Amino acid sequence: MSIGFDYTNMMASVLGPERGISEAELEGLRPRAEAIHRDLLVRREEGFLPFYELPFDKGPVDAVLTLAGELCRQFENVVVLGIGGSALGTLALFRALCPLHHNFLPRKERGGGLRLFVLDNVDPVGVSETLDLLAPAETVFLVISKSGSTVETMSQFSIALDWVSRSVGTSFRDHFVLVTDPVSGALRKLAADEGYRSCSIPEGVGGRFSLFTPVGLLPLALAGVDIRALLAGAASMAERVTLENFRENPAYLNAALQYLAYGKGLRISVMMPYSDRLRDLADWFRQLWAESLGKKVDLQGNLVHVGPTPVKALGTTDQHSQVQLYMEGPFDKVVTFLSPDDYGCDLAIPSLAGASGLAYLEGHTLAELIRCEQQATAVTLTQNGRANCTLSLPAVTPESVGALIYMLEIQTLFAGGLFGVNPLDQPGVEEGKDFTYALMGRPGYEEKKEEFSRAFQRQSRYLL
Ligand SMILES: O=P(O)(O)OC[C@H]1O[C@](O)(CO)[C@@H](O)[C@@H]1O
Repeated sequence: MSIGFDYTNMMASVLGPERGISEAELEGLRPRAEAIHRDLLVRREEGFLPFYELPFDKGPVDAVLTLAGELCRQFENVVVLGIGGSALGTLALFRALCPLHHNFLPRKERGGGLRLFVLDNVDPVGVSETLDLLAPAETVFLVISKSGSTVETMSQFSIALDWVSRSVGTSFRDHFVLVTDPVSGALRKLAADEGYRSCSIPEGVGGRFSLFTPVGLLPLALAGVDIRALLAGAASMAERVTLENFRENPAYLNAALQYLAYGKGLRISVMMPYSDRLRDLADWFRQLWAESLGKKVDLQGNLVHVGPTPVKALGTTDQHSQVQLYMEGPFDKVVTFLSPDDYGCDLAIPSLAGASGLAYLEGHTLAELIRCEQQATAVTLTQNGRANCTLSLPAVTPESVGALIYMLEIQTLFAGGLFGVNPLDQPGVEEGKDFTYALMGRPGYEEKKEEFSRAFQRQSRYLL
């Protein structure tokens, strides 16, 4: 499944030397690129980067499909309880691969799949409104957490347990599947002690790299997505993204371009799908890029405060919102368009009787219009000296999005090497979590609570 990558409008020959990237700059990265490649190979062989192998691991897929078959026979609705990497991939692919009205279709027209809901926030309105839509007896919850302790997910789990138990009584456990670490964490212990059904997230696969594990595969299979095709798409990309020559490897090359652009002050990385179906992929990528590359210290422990800021935009919608800034504002962005060659359906634009000056639209289609708008935006950005590139998919299918996701994961890993940071941790997120635990009264966090009070007082001096 070939993903196209047009990076012409990133290059100095088009943009000029100040913000464009020259051949010499790219070639100058070659020794580092080769060293990073060799390091990745070694770590992969030693088993430290298991997500590389996920598209080829048939065992977990068979287990997921068996469990999905069982659950589909028992339930009508599936609710994912999870956040970050435990939710964003599912949301992105549900939007990409199921019709917008999936949850409103009769079961047969959903290919036998369940209605799918994802609760990734703890806003009481969102949680209660979702539960109000559902009948407990017909609903299964997937509690997805690699750590098994994320406060948002655990709170949702408690609420859902109570909600289901009050309705179905002692059989409440049948309504939950716990997706978590194979050995450690509170959820794994609960699965063992209380006999909940469970699935494992392979060791060494962090949340934001876990879409091809039961984290994404189980909910998507339950919704009726062809997960074998998704993995086949990822597998088809695997050879390209492991080529040592970084000029032939789209993942390495895009990481290199983004890295060099960052060095020229283009520190904001906009992902702009021209496709409603691909719109939430930019949310998934935002976490991947932000948590992996946004770091205070490099691998040697030097203070670096590095990382491109990922931004989401949608074509054509954001042409009438953010694009003014992209065209005329600071020179600090790279725009990556996601563009399907084939939208899978089209609508002809009929004549608008009585409207003057609109006759030119007649005989054209919406697919033509959205394609023209993407090209027009790319050309105008370039004329204004703004870096942009396009990742194109033949069509939005399980195979093509599987390939794209795998490419972006490897791109992120390689970019970690270029930025000199560990792309697999997220220490900055933990600091805020500690204050939340302290405020919610978790034992052992008493000192943190005092620290919070002092800081909060200092920070609340200007109150209107
Ligand atoms: O799967 P878990 O452990 O609940 O974590 C959820 C999310 O929280 C983080 O650990 C921090 O935000 C993410 O990296 C992760 O995807």
